[in-house]
Amino acid sequence: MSSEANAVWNECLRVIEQHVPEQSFSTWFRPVNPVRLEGSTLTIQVPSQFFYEWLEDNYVNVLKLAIKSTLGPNGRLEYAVVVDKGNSQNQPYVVSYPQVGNTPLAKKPGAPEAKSPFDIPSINEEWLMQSNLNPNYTFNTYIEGDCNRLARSAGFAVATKPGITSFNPLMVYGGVGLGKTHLVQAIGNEIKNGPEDKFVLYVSSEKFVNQFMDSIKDGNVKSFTNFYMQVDVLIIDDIQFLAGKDRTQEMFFHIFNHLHQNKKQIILTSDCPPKDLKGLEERLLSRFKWGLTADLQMPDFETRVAIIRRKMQSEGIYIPDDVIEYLAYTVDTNVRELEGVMISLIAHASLNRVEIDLALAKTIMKNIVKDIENEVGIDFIQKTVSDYFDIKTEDLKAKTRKKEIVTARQVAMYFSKEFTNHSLKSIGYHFGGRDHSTVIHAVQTVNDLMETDTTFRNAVNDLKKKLKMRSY
Ligand SMILES: Nc1ncnc2c1ncn2[C@@H]1O[C@H](COP(=O)(O)OP(=O)(O)OP(=O)(O)O)[C@@H](O)[C@H]1O
Repeated sequence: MSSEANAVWNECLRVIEQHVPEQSFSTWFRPVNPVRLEGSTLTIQVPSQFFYEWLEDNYVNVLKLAIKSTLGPNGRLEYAVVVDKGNSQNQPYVVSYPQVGNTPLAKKPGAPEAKSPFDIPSINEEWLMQSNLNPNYTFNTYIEGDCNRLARSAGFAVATKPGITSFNPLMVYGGVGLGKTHLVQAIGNEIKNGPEDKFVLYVSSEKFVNQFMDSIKDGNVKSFTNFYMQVDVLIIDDIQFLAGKDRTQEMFFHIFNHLHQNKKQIILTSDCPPKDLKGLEERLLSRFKWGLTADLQMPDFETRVAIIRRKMQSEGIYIPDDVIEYLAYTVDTNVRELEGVMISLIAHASLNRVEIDLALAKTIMKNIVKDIENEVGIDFIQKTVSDYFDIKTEDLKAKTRKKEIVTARQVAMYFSKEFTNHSLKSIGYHFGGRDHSTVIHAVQTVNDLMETDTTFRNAVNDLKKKLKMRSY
């Protein structure tokens, strides 16, 4: 590896890091090795053909940005793909240097023509430089469920008639990673690609604050304000970040009034409802309530399944149904975490050239999901309880209704509820796909028996001690 290539790639990584979530950054950019620099062409080595395609499909714009800001407007990027000698997993890898652009790489069936990052159409250049909208965030890719129905349909109404519905401002709030950015950018993309020529601008509050601070430092606050007052659709993400920033809030107040009076659309996101936003001026908060406030919840199981299916379909990757269901049952925190697990699973399968199956999914989950790693897990509870009652662990998941097995199963469900963060649905799933109402019934029965049956109570307390001694 040349030290020049290394220095250029490190510079690129610094740019990329600012635009890509941490987990995706370490999954997709850390394994890349810079190979050589010839003129303004940097060659990077990637672990597989799939890896190359993934980078091209998902990170082409950010790669382009990184290369251009490091090597200038004539900068180019070429890939070298590590190939598997003899197609055997035990053989060492050898490196070949197919030049993207000169010798196109074979593509996966149905995949779009592979392109160098520098051949992309100018529309993408535009979103990076101007609207800041990610073209992948559309209504089409945003799965609908009970969790987001109101916000999604309000968003769609706004996208159809920006500025003239009563949903102005539209404020979308919800916990981390539940799809706020995706939804508001989908609105932005819909308007931008619509028949009218609207200037849509997406900006994070953080960026808005920094731009404002810079404009004060450089003495051009007027051009800052003029710029924002020209926008037709202003989308500001994570508005809670304005808390305590009094001067920025004052400036935003004027911009808000100007846009609203001129029937321009304002779209905001926040991590909590307006009433809970601390450190924001009352006059701003009251304006946020003028339009519509809609919340996003964690998608339910069926919606999570649909999100995974859509994501995998769009990547042209097949995952068996039992793996999809396992992921959807187990990751019930937020959609970003769900996507993180999917990405790790795909990357792992690709790097090690193995099929995606339930066993692989379980291994990946162990490394990622905190409560499985740090606390007593359902597997461990099942093993401990079945040993205690001297039955087979599989019986806990089986259909059998023998009394001693039913009791052991109920006790194991009771502890799964007490010791893990799994939802009732997820617990039911780990016990042979039972319903969440079965888990509620089990917990109730164990509580009742503990009150009336001393032997049973002693057994449960005994088991509790064993489980508490365990630390993963
Ligand atoms: N309903 C959905 N359908 C498809 N993808 C979704 C959905 N909800 C969320 N996602 C995906 O989950 C990921 C996280 O979403 P997003 O970044 O929009 O969340 P957020 O609420 O803005 O998070 P933060 O609070 O960190 O800003 C994105 O990749 C997004 O595409």
